[in-house]
Amino acid sequence: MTIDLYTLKALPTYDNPFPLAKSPLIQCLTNTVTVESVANALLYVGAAPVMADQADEMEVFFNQNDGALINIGSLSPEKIRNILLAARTADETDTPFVLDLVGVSASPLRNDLAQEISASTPDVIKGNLSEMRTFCGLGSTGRGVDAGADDQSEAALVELGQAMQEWVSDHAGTTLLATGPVDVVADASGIYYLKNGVDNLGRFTGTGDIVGALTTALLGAGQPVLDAVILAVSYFNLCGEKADATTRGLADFRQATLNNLSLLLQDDEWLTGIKGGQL
Ligand SMILES: Nc1ncnc2c1ncn2[C@@H]1O[C@H](COP(=O)(O)OP(=O)(O)O)[C@@H](O)[C@H]1O
Ligand SMILES: Cc1ncsc1CCOP(=O)(O)O
Ligand SMILES: [Mg+2]
Repeated sequence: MTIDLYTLKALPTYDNPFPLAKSPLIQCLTNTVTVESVANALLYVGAAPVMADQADEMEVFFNQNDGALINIGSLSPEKIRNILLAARTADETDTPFVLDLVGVSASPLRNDLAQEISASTPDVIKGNLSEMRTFCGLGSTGRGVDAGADDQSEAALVELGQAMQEWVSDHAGTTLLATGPVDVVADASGIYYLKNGVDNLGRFTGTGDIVGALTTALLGAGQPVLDAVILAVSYFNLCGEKADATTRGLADFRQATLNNLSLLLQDDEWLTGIKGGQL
């Protein structure tokens, strides 16, 4: 089986989700490395971030938020307790929420935590290709928070798509997203491969975290889950494609990618650039 564009069924055509139907308030329990990038990315696309992870404030923020992002990139015993409380609160209050599996390939503690959070039925669980392999019980070559090269081969992508589909068939209510040179999405309707983006998006920190944040923003604005995932990944990757064409050097590339977050959405034209399809 190959997964080139010619063997994939076309994606539906989407309406521009921007400007967001409301300015969704996104509560983030996220890592200390990319917290500022995540907050600004949300602002650039018209959402409102609030970084709030205290147990004592959980109820008050869940009474206000439109969606929650749980990113396990930096942990402490207290943070773990608060993350589990947030996941349970999201489940009990029917709040859209996204789990980002940062580092699960490197640390069994993180993988155990992710499995426990998954019992609270996140709308979306996302990670890079290696993290998603670990989460689904496949071997992985991930190192630290990065994906391994072997996990990006065509055979590995096909294997991962099947494992993700099996996982979602046992876990109604959760859609899975694995990001990388090719992104893999699985929900009850099938397996999707997305093909936008450029290599440099794997070379600055926070790109995966931003995709998690954008997905939460689109969910918070009322997009159906599968559409939110496909639109968030494709939009971010198109911002990167445009940046790559005009910059040299990773700091400039990062700046231009983030800058495009507030620019590309102004014209419906960006939707015509989405590449990918359903298997
Ligand atoms: N080599 C690549 N080619 C195209 N897009 C990429 C590439 N590497 C990463 N991306 C894109 O960058 C974003 C972050 O993905 P990834 O680097 O896998 O996440 P993480 O930062 O969590 O490791 C995703 O939207 C993904 O599609
Ligand atoms: C480097 C690092 N270490 C712990 S969290 C983090 C950021 C990970 O960001 P991303 O998953 O978007 O690469
Ligand atoms: Mg990541």
